[in-house]
Amino acid sequence: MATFVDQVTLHLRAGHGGNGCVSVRREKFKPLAGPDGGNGGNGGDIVLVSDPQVTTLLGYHRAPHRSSANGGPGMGDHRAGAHGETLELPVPVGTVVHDADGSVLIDLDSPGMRYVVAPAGMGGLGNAALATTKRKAPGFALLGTEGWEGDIVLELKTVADVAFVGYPSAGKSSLIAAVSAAKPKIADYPFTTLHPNLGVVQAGEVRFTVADVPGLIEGASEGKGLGLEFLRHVERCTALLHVLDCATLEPGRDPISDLDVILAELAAYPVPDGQLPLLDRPQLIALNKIDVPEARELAEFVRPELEARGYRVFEISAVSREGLRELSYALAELVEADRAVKALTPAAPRIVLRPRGVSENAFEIKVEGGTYGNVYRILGTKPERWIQQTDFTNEEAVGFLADRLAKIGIEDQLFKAGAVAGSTVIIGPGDGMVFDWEPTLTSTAELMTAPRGTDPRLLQNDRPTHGTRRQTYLERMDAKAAARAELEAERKAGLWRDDEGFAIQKAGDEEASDD
Ligand SMILES: Nc1nc2c(ncn2[C@@H]2O[C@H](COP(=O)(O)OP(=O)(O)OP(=O)(O)O)[C@@H](O)[C@H]2O)c(=O)[nH]1
Ligand SMILES: [Mg+2]
Repeated sequence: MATFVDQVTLHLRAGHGGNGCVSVRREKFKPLAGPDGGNGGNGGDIVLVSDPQVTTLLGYHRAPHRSSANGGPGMGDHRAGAHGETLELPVPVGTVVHDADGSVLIDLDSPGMRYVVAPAGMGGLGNAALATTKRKAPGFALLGTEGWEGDIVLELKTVADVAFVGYPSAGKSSLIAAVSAAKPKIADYPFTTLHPNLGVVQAGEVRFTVADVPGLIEGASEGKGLGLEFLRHVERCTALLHVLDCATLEPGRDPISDLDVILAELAAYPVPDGQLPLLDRPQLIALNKIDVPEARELAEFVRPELEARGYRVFEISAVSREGLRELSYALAELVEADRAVKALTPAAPRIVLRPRGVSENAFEIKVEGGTYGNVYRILGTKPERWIQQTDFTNEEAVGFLADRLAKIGIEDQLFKAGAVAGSTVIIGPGDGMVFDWEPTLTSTAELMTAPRGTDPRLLQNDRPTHGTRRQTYLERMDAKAAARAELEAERKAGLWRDDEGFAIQKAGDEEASDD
């Protein structure tokens, strides 16, 4: 069975950056000739590209796990690591990208749009790049950062100018086949069409696209039949064409009541914000199957009533092709009128959605209560990235991290938030990286905590004074003297004997001599 997939969840993992390299150049007679560790390469981004050649999300349904290449590590002799290759995922035009929470990231509604859906990790700098006049031979390099990893949802919303709606077997697919080059499946059982068919119609100078959707029945809005699910594909259409079956033999059905049912169902369809409700769009009526004599009679009979309700009505036959020309020209007129209006109204400013990394420099400090007093959590793109880049087994690297953090003013903000030396600081969400805060000397925090000319660390002095040292010495001596006296007393009382049971005469003299 052919499957049609119009919604898939992709599990993406963008490549991580390569680590920077620590290396020292060696030359004859000059074993330490300066740092020459190369930078790590960046990972490959994962990019969605809207491609008119692609019509289905089926490939992603079958293989939803996609990952891009990692960056290579830097090497000695200034050799940089290779960059990971960008992974391009072609998707059909009309694909809407949602994040895992369901909010729209971008709508790829025109061909050739590119969207970096999973940014890759950055390569770490090697020690050559970290060298400065003050730090001539860094003994550390930065680590590569992780690429973005997570789920996104792709939803396909076909883009067509005109949507054909109607009961099952009304002849929607037959009509598409008759007016365009599309070859949809046509059969005389309901719900032949399981996914929308697209066709391109050329009417004179005007070229437009049409789509049919699976047949609608009463209660479709509550999920009967194939439900209203598929109406998302007509959300973007300019106009609707009601295809009414005039040759149905089903009891209780006639073109007028069919139309009323469809209208009620369409009214129940919730269009997304900012879009015209389906029934507010221009609509035409096609009375189909007039090649059947009874159908032609019925069509002629109901036509005045439909016209009285304000519709333009066309009597057609998808089989004998009668009336198709007029119908396609009428549809072309609607499409053209709409295009003219859109050309006049200046295009609404394109909303650029930048989901991640809006303000690079910003960080925020959140104060959270913990078991052992307040915990200060630092959140922000840069600090979080810096943590990833730091090799915590390397003291120099940790020092470099501290300098970086101080530079963007984190120390001052921590102080303002009420942190003191020894407070717990966490960088990043969740478990993050936990520190005990040690303010550096140069920070304003330091200057503000202490009066001018003092250093709070000098005040925090727990070295024993001469007096206390003497005191503890005397106490120790007294204790020793007491112990000796006790030992003597026990010896006199005859409590100390050797293995044969004789009293020990000369014991403890050696211990006593070291006083
Ligand atoms: N006589 C006659 N039969 C038609 C005409 N149009 C469609 N049919 C027949 O009606 C039946 C259903 O046609 P489809 O085009 O599959 O109908 P549909 O509206 O796409 O149906 P679903 O996909 O099930 O919603 C087929 O057997 C067609 O041959 C027509 O103009 N005249
Ligand atoms: Mg069909």
